[in-house]
Amino acid sequence: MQVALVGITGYAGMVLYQLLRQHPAVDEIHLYDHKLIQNEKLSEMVPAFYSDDTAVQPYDPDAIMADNQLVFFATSAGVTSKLSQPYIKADFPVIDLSGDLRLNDEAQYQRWYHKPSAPAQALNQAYYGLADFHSAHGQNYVANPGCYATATLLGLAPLVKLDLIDPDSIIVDAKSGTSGAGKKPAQSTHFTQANDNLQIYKPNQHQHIPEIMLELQRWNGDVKAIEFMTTLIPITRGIMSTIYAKVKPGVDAAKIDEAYHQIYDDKLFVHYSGEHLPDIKQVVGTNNCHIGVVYNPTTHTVMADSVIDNLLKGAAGQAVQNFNQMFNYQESSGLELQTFLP
Ligand SMILES: NC(=O)C1=CN([C@@H]2O[C@H](COP(=O)(O)OP(=O)(O)OC[C@H]3O[C@@H](n4cnc5c(N)ncnc54)[C@H](OP(=O)(O)O)[C@@H]3O)[C@@H](O)[C@H]2O)C=CC1
Ligand SMILES: CC(=O)N[C@@H](CCC(=O)OP(=O)(O)O)C(=O)O
Repeated sequence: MQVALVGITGYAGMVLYQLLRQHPAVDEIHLYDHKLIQNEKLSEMVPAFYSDDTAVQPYDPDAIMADNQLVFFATSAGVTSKLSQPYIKADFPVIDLSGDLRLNDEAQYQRWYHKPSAPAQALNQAYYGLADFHSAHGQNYVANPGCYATATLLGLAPLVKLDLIDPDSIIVDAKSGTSGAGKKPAQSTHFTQANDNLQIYKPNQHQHIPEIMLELQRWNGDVKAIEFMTTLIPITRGIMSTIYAKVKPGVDAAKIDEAYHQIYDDKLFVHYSGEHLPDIKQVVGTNNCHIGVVYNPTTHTVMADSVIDNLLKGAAGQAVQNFNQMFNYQESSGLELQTFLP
């Protein structure tokens, strides 16, 4: 299997390349970069790959489709909205890590991403690949979910799918490390500003709200809106999504526990730990999502704590899960990873 990767100079692209290099079904990885006019060595473009002289080639969709069986885009928002067309036209397999084709409406994309959208026909052809819940097998254009969206949806799924909570009561307090913001420095990610600090950002305006809503509504049409807040925390990798909701009458701790077991006991990458509340470090370096849940009978409130590594489960790891599903490879291929310790 030959695969193409666009975006090797970015955080998600680098991590994806590391995973693909270890994937048993991947024979060759061809790298493409939009700034090049001739080939350059990877070792010269990305110092972390100092001993890898793989050629990075200028971006060329015809060459990509001729020399590969699939292309991964680990590119900034606003890129695949412009570049997706030839692949969609040719039914050529794509896994897109950006948010450009996750929504199904042009106006929604423009509202939340503040950029021109991909054409409606492209949005409609794309498939939202929340890999632990549905298989990308048979799909050609997979829109890989956002990092916050993944942690939040996995945390909420049993409560929403099994109709255990008041659908108007969902509040999400999500926290992310700075690598979630990509490699381009910003005022909020400047060391002096991010270190020893917590910063709430994009209040009620985060671009993952609409993709979370789309999936929640596929699961349970009664969910009309959520409260969703994001905070930048001074760590490099990891997301914790802390979710609160009021339970429906008759729902208690035992029913909630049963629901999480029912949904997750057979899932390889999602680990439900009951009332043991996971921390971010236990998933960093892996493609796992760990979820702990506590119920407060005094306030009838359930709290779910869902943690992932934003660059793995929230990006490159889930992209490999989708890749494995598309080509019927083993679920764990390329994803046998170990937590960074200590
Ligand atoms: N970081 C994370 O935790 C997550 C990121 N994502 C999404 O994945 C994508 C990549 O994220 P991340 O790696 O963090 O971002 P980075 O900013 O670190 O990297 C972006 C990559 O896109 C490339 N790029 C920029 N413009 C173009 C263009 N016009 N044509 C081709 N390539 C281009 C950049 O190249 P150059 O070297 O020229 O800048 C770089 O390689 C984004 O859409 C992001 O939203 C999704 C989930 C989690
Ligand atoms: C810490 C931080 O800034 N995180 C980013 C998440 C980026 C991401 O995953 O966004 P896409 O939807 O474009 O893929 C953010 O909140 O915008």
